[in-house]
Amino acid sequence: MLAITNKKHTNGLDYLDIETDLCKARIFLQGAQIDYFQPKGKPPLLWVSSADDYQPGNGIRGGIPICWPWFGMHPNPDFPQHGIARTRIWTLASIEMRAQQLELRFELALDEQDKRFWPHDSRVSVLFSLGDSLSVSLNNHNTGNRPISLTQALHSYFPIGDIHQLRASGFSGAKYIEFGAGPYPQEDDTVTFERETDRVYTDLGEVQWLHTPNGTIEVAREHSHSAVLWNPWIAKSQRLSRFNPDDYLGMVCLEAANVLDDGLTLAPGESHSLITHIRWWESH
Ligand SMILES: O=P(O)(O)OC[C@H]1O[C@@H](O)[C@H](O)[C@@H](O)[C@@H]1O
Repeated sequence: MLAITNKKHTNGLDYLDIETDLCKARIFLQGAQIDYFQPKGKPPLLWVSSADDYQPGNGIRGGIPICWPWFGMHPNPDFPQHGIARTRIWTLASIEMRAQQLELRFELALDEQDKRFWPHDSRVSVLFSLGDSLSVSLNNHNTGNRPISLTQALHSYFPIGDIHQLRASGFSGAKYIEFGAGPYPQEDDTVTFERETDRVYTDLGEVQWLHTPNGTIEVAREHSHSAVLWNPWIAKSQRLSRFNPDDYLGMVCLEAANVLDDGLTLAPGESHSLITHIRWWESH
């Protein structure tokens, strides 16, 4: 089966409700933000805060916000954190079925206002590939005649059941910066959570795993040596917008990125795709 329905949230945001033989998904045009993905017969793979009321103009607190064309704070303090893409309306450009994977491509056309933030000749698009796993590819192409530099992330929120029982693995050999300090070498392969965690990893291997009480989520990356691992813990949860004070107990963000020395510089005519693959891991 294949059903793709255009719907409007009560607060006005347009989204696509999607069902295939292999999964159910929901993608908002604002931010090209997927906030729901569930392979059939398995639990959902993305987390969203019940405090989010899906207001136009705000990124949704969950799913996969797209941070582009910068990650984190911009040197100009008047520019929004994590770039502009997550609050802009994207256009659905194509729908294709390949084998049993449904592919949906969205494009972002920047207007004159946006050019204040990003005065470059470039094209950005995102391709979702939906099957019994989820792949997201954020594609940049330099259409101008000067090099352009950017940072970006697929800011994925995962449902992890209980932060006190979560073990995140696949981190050995990397290094990280946290709260402006570091880089620290990551000696253990596994990370556990006992406090606010906000690490920007570099030199990171291609696959990490989130071992939760409900199963293991595998998060793989292509064309990326960096990722962000984030849980706001108690105090920051109380300050965060569209977030319940105890939400930190049930989520973690593991974000495929191109940041720090893994940031991009694209020569004229050059393209790049940041890709993440997300699935419930099954041992064979
Ligand atoms: O509240 P925002 O802008 O969605 O950001 C959420 C978090 O995003 C993470 O990626 C950052 O590392 C955190 O420092 C930040 O708090």
